[in-house]
Amino acid sequence: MGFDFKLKISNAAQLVVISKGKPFLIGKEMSNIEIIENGTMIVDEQGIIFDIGTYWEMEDKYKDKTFEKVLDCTGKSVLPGFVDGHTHPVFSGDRVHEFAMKLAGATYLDVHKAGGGIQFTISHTKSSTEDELYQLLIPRLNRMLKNGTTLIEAKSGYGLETETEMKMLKVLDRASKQFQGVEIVSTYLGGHAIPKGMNAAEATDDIINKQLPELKRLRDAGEISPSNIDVFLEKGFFEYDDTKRILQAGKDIGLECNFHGDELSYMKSGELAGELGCRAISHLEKVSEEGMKAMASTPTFAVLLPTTAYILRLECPPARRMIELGVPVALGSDFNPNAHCLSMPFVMNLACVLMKMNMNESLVAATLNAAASINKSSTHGSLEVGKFADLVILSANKWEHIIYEMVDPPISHVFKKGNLVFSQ
Ligand SMILES: N=CN[C@@H](CCC(=O)O)C(=O)O
Ligand SMILES: [Zn+2]
Repeated sequence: MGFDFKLKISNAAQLVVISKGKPFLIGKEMSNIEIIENGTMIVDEQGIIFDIGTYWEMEDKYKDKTFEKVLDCTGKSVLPGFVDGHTHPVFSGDRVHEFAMKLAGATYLDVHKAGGGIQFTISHTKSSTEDELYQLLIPRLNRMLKNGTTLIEAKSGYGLETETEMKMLKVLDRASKQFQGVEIVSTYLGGHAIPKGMNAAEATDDIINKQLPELKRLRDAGEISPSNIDVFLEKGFFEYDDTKRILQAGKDIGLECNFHGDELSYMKSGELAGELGCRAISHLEKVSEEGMKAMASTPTFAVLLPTTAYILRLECPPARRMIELGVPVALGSDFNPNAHCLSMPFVMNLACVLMKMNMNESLVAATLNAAASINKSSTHGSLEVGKFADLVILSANKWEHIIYEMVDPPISHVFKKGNLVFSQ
């Protein structure tokens, strides 16, 4: 027998809409999220939110309708699935030994100069097959899902040459097609570091003349589906002019610019983003006032990664000043072998405690704004009619418990496009 609707989420103590009709929020708007008390949501067969309102309104309006599944959410809170704006989830080999080195006082650059860090992960990732990398990726996605993440930005970047970079993008494409719970927007990061035996100019030429043409060929053949191009703009990695050339070449083939900048040194990232019209910059621990102003006017999203500052004991990016200036702020876990974090609730907690964001701002940054940072906020990031029913159900009558109970918040269910993908 057919049903009228796929799902009814019934009588949630708090149904956290975030905001209605806005692609992202800036400034004081980030502190004003919309919540429906005793809320009910109706989801259609395609997994799209069909209607949303108070329990009483919905009971009356849909009294004659049938639902494939009804979930009584009395005493619970319902939030949009979290969007992780920055991850490096495809790699093999861990770097737990480097964690010990860093605890003993080594900096990120010390480890990198000693041939560890990104180079260590590259050597392991190069020698793994596509299938091995896929088998490593799936449990990571499942761990993200248990923590409420339903959409991620995911980068290549542990190859630095055509074959391995494309292998990583193929792994992401396969996961996009075969793994149901976490949707993936992929990013090409051939400019993550300078490969051994090359200088920055040679590496830049290799990206522009070899890697990007192959990326385009595979994308046109439907074998990979990158949306963004990324570069690590940093001293000793790619500097301003090379970064600009790479980003421009990516833009020329239809990729959006979403890059790492101003992490360890001030590199004029915000200024570059303004010049090129970039969608997002991640990190920004060392951003300048001019850079932030340029980002506010483009606008360019600031994807802030509190796990990096925490793990490397860096100064945090100036989140408060960004919000004050109207820069759209998003959050990411930065999941990678340096910052091994798969939990957006923990990221939101760090954003509050270390970067002085309030809980509403952190939630907006981890949902609607993170979705907008990867051009997905017309379909993801808030609980609005017409968007996908990507939902986190929390066994608490106030949504803030997702941040307050940082390491193990009481997530009871996660839905992706109206399908139950996790429960406990
Ligand atoms: N900073 C550059 N890239 C990553 C770290 C990658 C790695 O250390 O493997 C980041 O975003 O933190
Ligand atoms: Zn990164």
